[in-house]
Amino acid sequence: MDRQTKSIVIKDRSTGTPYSVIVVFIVTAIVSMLIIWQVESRNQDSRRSDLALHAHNHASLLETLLNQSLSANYALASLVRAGDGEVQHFSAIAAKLHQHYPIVSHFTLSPNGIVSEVYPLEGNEVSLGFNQLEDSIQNAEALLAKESGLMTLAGPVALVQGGTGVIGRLPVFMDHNQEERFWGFTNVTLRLEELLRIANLDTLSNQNMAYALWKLSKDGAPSQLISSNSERIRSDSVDVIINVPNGAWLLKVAPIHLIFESGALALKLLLGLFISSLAALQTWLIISLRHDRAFLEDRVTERTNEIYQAESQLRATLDAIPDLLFEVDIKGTIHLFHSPKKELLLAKPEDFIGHTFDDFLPDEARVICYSALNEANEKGFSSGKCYSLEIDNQCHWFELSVSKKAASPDNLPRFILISRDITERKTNASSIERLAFYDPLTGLPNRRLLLDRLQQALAWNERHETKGALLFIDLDNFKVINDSLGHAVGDLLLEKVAIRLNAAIRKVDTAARIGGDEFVILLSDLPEDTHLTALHAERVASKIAQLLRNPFTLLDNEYVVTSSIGITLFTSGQASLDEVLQRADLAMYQAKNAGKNTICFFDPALQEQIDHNLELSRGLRLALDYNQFFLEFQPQVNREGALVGAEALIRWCHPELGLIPPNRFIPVAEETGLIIPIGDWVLKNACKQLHIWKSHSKAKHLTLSINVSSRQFSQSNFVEQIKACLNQYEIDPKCLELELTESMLVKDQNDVITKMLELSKLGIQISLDDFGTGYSSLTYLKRMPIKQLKIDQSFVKDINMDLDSANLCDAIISLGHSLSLEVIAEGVETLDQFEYLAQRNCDLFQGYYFGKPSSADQLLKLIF
Ligand SMILES: Nc1nc2c(ncn2[C@@H]2O[C@@H]3COP(=O)(O)O[C@H]4[C@@H](O)[C@H](n5cnc6c(=O)[nH]c(N)nc65)O[C@@H]4COP(=O)(O)O[C@H]3[C@H]2O)c(=O)[nH]1
Repeated sequence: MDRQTKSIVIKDRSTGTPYSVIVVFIVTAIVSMLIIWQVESRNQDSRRSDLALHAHNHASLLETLLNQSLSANYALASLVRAGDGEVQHFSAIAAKLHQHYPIVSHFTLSPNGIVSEVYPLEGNEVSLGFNQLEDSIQNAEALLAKESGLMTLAGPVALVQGGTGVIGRLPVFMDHNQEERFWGFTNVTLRLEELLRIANLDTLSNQNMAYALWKLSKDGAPSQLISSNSERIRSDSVDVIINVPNGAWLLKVAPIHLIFESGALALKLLLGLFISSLAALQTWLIISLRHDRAFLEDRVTERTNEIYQAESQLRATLDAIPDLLFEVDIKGTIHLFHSPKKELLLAKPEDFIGHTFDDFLPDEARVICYSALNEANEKGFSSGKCYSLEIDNQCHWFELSVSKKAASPDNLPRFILISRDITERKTNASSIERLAFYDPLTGLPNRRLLLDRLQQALAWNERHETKGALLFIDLDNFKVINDSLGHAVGDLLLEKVAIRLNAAIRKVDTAARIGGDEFVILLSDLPEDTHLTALHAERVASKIAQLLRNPFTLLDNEYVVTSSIGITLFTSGQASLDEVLQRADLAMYQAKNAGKNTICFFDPALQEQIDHNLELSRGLRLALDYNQFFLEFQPQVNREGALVGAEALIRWCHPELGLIPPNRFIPVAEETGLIIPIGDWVLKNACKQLHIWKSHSKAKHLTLSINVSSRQFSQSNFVEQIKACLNQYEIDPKCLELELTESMLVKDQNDVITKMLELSKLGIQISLDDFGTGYSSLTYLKRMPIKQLKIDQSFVKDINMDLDSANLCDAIISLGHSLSLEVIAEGVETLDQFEYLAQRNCDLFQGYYFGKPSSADQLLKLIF
């Protein structure tokens, strides 16, 4: 049958079994009964003929005994006739007769029916004179004999001399004048007991036979029971008529009804039933066995089919697996093999079986295969081990998966080894790796790989107590070349730079491109001595600078490229990866600041500042939560010296570092974004202060200006925040001034102007802080709703010494006034400065001359 189409037909053989068993039981029971019946019939017949034989034998014996014994009457009758009625010497003759008839009890002569002679006399004396014709018991049979003239058997009767006997009575007739005249009787008497004894009737009992000896009446009916060995004779008796003189006896012989006979029949019936049951059982067993056999056949078919299915499934699965599959033992001997890709084989498939890896694989691959086998032998499974093979001049990569097969303890362990061709994956992985870790333009490691190598270098330093150096290289005039000659040429230059960098370093070092024209060289495994390390790093940097200075030929022209190189040395545990990179970067900027084409080592002072900033940023995060900020207020006065307002200046009281000036922490807050919550805090506290002043009649006119950082101002909801604060503290918007710096106005002017217009609509005043230090432009001054210009204190400081500063202050005041803006000078420390500015019509003044930043209470003392 076809494997695919093979199906199982399992017949239902469960029905029919009980019927067959019942039929077999019934048929067997019937046959058994018939056999028993037949056997019983035969037994019956045989017993019956046996009975008949016994009955006839005993009847015949009785008849013979009687006839023979009673025939003695004829002898006696002859004697009577011969003696003409007289018998001489009767006793002697009778004695002689007795010898011939030993079973006769006694002989009697009864002339006219009266006993006159008896032999033997002894014991029978009493019978003498007994009249047979007149005895009421015997007279009927005596008369019968007389009248019939035939010998007649009388009895059994009770004899007068005692006991029971039968009497053969022969009537004797004498010729008298030619006339027959009755003389009397000759009698032969037999003791019944003796007769029966000799007739052996008792032996029937031994034959399990019952008998009954009856005397029959004239009409043939039993009239007197003579003898019997059983109370009841069965109706199926064998009856034999015994002809006795002038009468008949009947001998009935029947089997004695024995219990065991019916028991035997019942036993036979039971045996029949038992045999029937056995036959039925056998039938059931045969049917069951057949059924079981058929069931087993079905199961075998079913299992075979399943095995076929599983096998074809396995075969299809194996065919679908594009891998090489081997079954091998621990010695590498190949026992089974499967491969849909014949092109990946190092030998013909048939050559694999029975051979080991040693016969096909090169050393390296073989070692890996055995190591995978050993691993699988120990752990049950091995995966991920890879090896490569040269097939048709191409390098192919294979990955091994090995699993240990369950085996009996006597056998060597076997393994399923799958070898997967991962060449494509390897190629893809390496291109992905290239993309992920290498700069596509120059082929140099990118920033990620550099950091990885730096990490390894730090670890190496820690283990081997060595040092490393990082060189940050920036091409000084790359931008000019790129912009003037185009990006393609710029790219070409970068590629050539990369080649020269690689040429300048050892194999253990790394040259990376981390962006634009920025390259980094990682020098690892340098001596522990800092001086020597610095010397080596400086030498490499000089070599690189020199190599780069050699002209590059780009578009047939030669270009000289200079570079700024920053160097930092590192050991393990001192700094993080980013920090090391940052230090080299800083050093590079130092080199740039030093006039380019220079090599600079990282300045620890710079780093200290960075570290300090870092610490400040950590502290700033906690400062708000721990309420470490407070505001001071610096007075602002008019030309008359009257207090018109104040500038709110934030103060940070650090628990360990003490009072930290805003110039130190505000830039850090701006850089970290913390300026937003801090600015919010300042706004709220300034508004709170204005709210307090509102209740003082002499202070309610005071304005309060606050510094707003660029980041704070560029928040999309900045205006809403101001509005909410005004509402919350119910203050006059005119009293609140926002100080913005010039630099804030340059970026995203539309957004700045929109916000400024919204704020001025609210009534908020805007002041331009540090005016004169930035890119002041008349255009935006005109377009923006600014109320005030604040002259930067650096100009005020030198106003009396430096003409330029004085001129600048003059110009700012004139400009402000020409634009109808209020002008305020900050940093006024002396009377001369105040007078100069006042003469120039500066409107307001702020500076130590009028008061240093102080608490709100201190400030109000200036009024009261
Ligand atoms: N030598 C001298 N200095 C004078 C004189 N008069 C005023 N000053 C100082 O000049 C600075 C004026 O503030 P700024 O220009 O806005 O410059 C501020 C401002 O840019 C920033 N700042 C202060 N508070 C805040 C604030 O709440 N928010 C923001 N964003 N920045 C603030 O920190 C800067 C420095 O603030 P401060 O250290 O408080 O220094 C204040 C003030 O104490 C004087 O006669 N002589």
